[in-house]
Amino acid sequence: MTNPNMIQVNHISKHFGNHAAVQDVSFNVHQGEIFGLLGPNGAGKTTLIKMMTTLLRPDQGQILLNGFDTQTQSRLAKQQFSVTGQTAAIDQDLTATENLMIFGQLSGLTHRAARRRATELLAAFDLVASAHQTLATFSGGMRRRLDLAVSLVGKPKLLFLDEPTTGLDPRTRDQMWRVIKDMVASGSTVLLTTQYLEEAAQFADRIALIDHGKLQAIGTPAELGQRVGGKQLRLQVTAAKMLAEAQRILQAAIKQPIQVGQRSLTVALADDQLPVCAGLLDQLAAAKIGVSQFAITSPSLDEVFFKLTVGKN
Ligand SMILES: Nc1ncnc2c1ncn2[C@@H]1O[C@H](COP(=O)(O)OP(=O)(O)OP(=O)(O)O)[C@@H](O)[C@H]1O
Repeated sequence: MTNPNMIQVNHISKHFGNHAAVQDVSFNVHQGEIFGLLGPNGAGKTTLIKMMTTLLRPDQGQILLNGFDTQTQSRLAKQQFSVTGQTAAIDQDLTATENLMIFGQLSGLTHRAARRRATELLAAFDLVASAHQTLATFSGGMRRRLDLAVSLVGKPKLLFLDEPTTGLDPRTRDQMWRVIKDMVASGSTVLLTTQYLEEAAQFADRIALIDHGKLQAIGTPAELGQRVGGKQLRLQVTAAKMLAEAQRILQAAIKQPIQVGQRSLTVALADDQLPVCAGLLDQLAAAKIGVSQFAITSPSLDEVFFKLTVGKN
């Protein structure tokens, strides 16, 4: 059974004592998506993941994984996903290959298929040279790679990754992302949390911003960018005496309030005004106005994050 929504979170709430960790959160994750859950420390991301992966029971609401209810059909719901953070279940005295093979056989692969899968995963995570070392000799980054490799053994339809790249060096982060994107290309759905906003902006198809247990915003990185004001045009002239004429030309083309600096002009741009910008450069040149900067910028996800979340502290 497949479902266009791999995850359906409907009006979920969770309290710890009097503290509302998650409050009436609803969202869907579509099949084949990389979906990012973002929020400041203590926002409720881990609590949400724990409820989605059946480790915690919500006080209210319903979660469906590939159509199966995590509370009333928990056995079937559990069969739909894999989750990272199983390092505790990995045996320190066994080698990387042996660990992967055990998990492969536990997930129903034959001995031969488990060996083949272990070989594939060791190659994907650049662990071939360490394949026969015991885990006790592994560095933190190697462990994290093996942890993700273990969670991919059974080629899960749905993968939960709680901060998969935190603390990893840039090369290892790239490796992680390559494997995650390969998983998605072969049909898996990924929900992840990350502290790295630029990573979420680059890799996630959609992002949900959580703060104080509540869903603050949801959308593609570009849609979230629009929430804090959309694109801007910034124009800088080579000499301050040209500014007034440049302002007149800009104002005639774009009828929005202009922010005037010493040598710069900044104005908000609607998407349909982008073609106007090309003509503007010609008009400025015709008026012999020297331009030292002409840039169209989108708000970064950092700006979105700071604008839409207030954090705990
Ligand atoms: N078992 C628990 N008992 C009591 N309070 C808890 C428990 N687990 C989480 N909380 C509280 O619920 C809130 C949400 O915590 P959660 O771990 O889900 O946040 P998070 O967004 O994952 O944060 P971080 O980015 O720091 O990991 C926090 O205020 C936290 O202190």
